[in-house]
This record gives sequence, structure tokens and C-alpha cells, in this order.
Amino acid sequence: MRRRSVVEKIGEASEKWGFFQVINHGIQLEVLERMLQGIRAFHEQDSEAKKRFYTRDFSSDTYYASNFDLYTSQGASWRDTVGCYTAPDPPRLEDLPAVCGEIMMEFSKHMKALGELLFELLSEALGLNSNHLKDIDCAKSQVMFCQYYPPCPQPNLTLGLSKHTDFSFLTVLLQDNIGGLQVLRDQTWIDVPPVPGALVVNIGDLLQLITNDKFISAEHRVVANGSTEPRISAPCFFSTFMKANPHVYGPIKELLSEENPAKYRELTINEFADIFRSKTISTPALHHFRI
Ligand SMILES: O=C(O)CCC(=O)C(=O)O
Ligand SMILES: [Fe+2]
Repeated sequence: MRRRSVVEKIGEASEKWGFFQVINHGIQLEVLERMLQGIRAFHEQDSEAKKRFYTRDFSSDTYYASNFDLYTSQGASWRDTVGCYTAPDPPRLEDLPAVCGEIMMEFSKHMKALGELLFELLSEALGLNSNHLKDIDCAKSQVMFCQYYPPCPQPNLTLGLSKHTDFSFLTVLLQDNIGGLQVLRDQTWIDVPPVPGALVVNIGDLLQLITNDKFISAEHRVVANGSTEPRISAPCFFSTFMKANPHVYGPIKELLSEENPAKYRELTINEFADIFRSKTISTPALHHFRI
């Protein structure tokens, strides 16, 4: 497909859905499969091997925990996460789990390259210079979650992951073939079906904010997994997440006009992280910054 038509397609999807899937990303299927197997191998080890990584401090370089809002939300999501910050300062191999550290590092490099390309295409879709979003550091920071949704005996009583929007500029997600991811559109939950080899991309709150609502950060969730197999996924968030970051962002000036004035005030990523920390995953954050 010519670059111009790719730009048009992802621009349209980012405005309408805030979600799209990428198939021709150039990453070998074998790498994606090794990543899914590595995540499963980590979570299926004895607790003894995993406990070294356990922390509820989500600003630490690596962490292993259940829900970040475990003590504030009404119900726990049915998943565990081992995660790490992978850019701008990649972790050292020895600080990652032995069973999946190498593939986590390899996979995160692919995600970084793909993220940079996506930010170029999204800049073009906004009518900006290709490097605009990269130049304001949207692609600079990356945090990766390696998630395990165990089979659930009563899936109708819980959720794999409660509804939320992502606290990122952009998220690139690898999911296995179990299914369960859904996106909300016009009050209806729509399945995001697993497509072998495809990566799911979704717009996060920060990109909605800087594009002044041109691109939308859609609500999504994961229904609990009633299968006998676990569900594995790996979202890579282009975001500094809970790490301290005084960078200021607001609606991009080039996108504003008399007819389209700024809908959000400028904010630091620290302010955004503070709001995020104080809420449950399902409570929206963007409205705090609306003018
Ligand atoms: O596991 C998935 O498919 C989605 C995960 C997700 O939305 C998240 O961690 O923010
Ligand atoms: Fe998400």
C-alpha cells in the first residue's frame, strides 16, 4: 500500500475509533510467538521465582503485581502483570526475569521502531511535518506490560481488565488468540478479534489531548477468559507512566484556529500521573484538564 493511503487509513481510524490493527509491520511472527511464550513461562513459574520482582511501586524500573488500583477499585481485574520501562533507558538484562528477559528486550526494540514509524504516519495524518510528534518526544518513553489473564471459573462475575482509556500517547499491543479485548463505540462493546500476526494500536489520552480531540482515546476492556487456557498480552505504552516527568503538553498550536480553539489547558506529565495515581483505572482522567 502506498504511504499516502496508509496515512489516510490510520488517520480515519484514529478519528473514528481510536483503534486499528497493523499486519504489515515487518516483525517476524516467530518473535511475536517467542514473546507470548516468554510471558507465559514467567507467570507459570513458582511464586518463589517471581517474588523477586514483586512491588506495588509502579515507578520502579521493573515490577510484578496485580492491578495498580487493587486497593481503590471495587473489584479486582483478573490478571497479573510483569512490566518494565524500556525507553529511553532500556533495562539491564540481569534486572529482568531470566525466562523472558531477552525476548522482552528484543520485542521492545521492535516496538520502539514501529512506534516511531506510527508517530510519523500520525503526524502526516494530522497535516503536520512527519517528525512533529517525534520532535515533541511522544515516541521517547516506553513502558511495557507482560500480562497473564488466568482462566476464570466464573467469567460472568468479573472482568479480565475493567473499562479504561490508556494513559499514553499511543499503545501498541500484542495479543494471543484467546480474544476478549473489546472497544466501546456508541455505547456498544465491540470485539477486537485476534488476527494472527497483527498488532493492535490504540490512541491514548495524551494524544487525544494534544490533537485537541481530533484523535480519540477510546474506552476498552478485556472480558474474563472462560477458556481453559490463560490469555497473554503485551501492551507497549508510549508514555512515561508513573515516572517523574516535568514535560509540558497542550493542544498542538498548528491544529488550532478560531473555529477550533484549545479544549484543554497545558499540563505537565507529572500532573497527569498524579491524577492517574489517585483514581481507579475506570475513572476518566482527561476531563480534569478541559478548559
Ligand atoms: O490485554 C489487553 O488486550 C489489553 C490491555 C490494556 O488495555 C491495558 O493494559 O491497558
Ligand atoms: Fe488499555
